[in-house]
Amino acid sequence: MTITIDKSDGITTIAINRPDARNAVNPETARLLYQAFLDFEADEAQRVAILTGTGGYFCAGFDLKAAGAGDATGWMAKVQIPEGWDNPVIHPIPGPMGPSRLMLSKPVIAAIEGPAVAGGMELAAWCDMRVMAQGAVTGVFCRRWGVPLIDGGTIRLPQILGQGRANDLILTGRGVEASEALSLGFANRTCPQGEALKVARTIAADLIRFPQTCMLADHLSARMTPTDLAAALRWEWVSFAAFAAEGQAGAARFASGKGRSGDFGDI
Ligand SMILES: CC(C)(COP(=O)([O-])OP(=O)(O)OC[C@H]1O[C@@H](n2cnc3c(N)ncnc32)[C@H](O)[C@@H]1OP(=O)(O)O)[C@@H](O)C(=O)NCCC(=O)NCCSC(=O)C[C@@H](O)C[N+](C)(C)C
Repeated sequence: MTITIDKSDGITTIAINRPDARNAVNPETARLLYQAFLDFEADEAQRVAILTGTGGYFCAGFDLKAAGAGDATGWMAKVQIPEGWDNPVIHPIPGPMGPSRLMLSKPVIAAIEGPAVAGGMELAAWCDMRVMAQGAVTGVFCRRWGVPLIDGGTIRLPQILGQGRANDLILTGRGVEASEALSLGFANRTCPQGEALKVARTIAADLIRFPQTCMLADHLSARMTPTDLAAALRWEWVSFAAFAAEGQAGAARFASGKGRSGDFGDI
């Protein structure tokens, strides 16, 4: 299985399990993650979820090798606006990274070791809180491949960081380590390397001790920002459909091993 699921003491821990690919998410993994979070939402015995990755990596984003495989007939070149988009509260299909279009009622905490980049950063931003271990890095690394953020990053990063800080990260695609992520407000907690899951579990256990109805109601209210999330998510997708060919070419470049050193001059 490309994900693992553990349920104990009301805490569901869902881990992406493709360490050889730095836990990049391929379409099958996206489906499994989406279903795992739907199951978590439906299971009344489960109160808090933790999203993490195995092997000391959170997630390297979308699987660029899967995306770049073949030619212009690859996954990204076939992007279309899904039917039923007008009501994305619980979208009928997974986002490319899995659960990014789900609005869960219960809290989700990201436990981040190693890279949480590109779509991995978007998954972390989808979570309600983020614990980053020393040595973890986040950033919009997909900038270099011409692959846009379409798992909520363009909406959630400004919400979490503020527009100016989000602009810096979205435009430059630079890497941000745990201590800077804490000062920017992306990380809620930092911890020594190897302890992100332990810290996330401690937070989760604390949340479970509270009366749940009130906590969940406040959690819901806190997400009611003036932003029209539905419109913003739709715009992300429309934009991606327009620029998918560039991302397809970038993914092929990644898969071929070119451009990893930071020289993007031939794009
Ligand atoms: C994560 C990373 C910093 C880790 O560095 P490392 O030095 O620890 O590891 P590595 O040697 O670079 O990679 C180890 C293995 O992991 C693979 N790998 C790493 N990232 C991958 C990826 N995203 N897809 C497929 N394989 C990936 C590498 O190809 C390699 O495979 P190999 O051993 O067979 O050569 C480095 O691998 C890296 O920069 N990876 C690329 C990250 C990146 O730019 N991701 C962008 C994905 S696009 C995206 O996620 C945006 C999203 O919204 C997209 N979409 C719209 C389609 C949903």
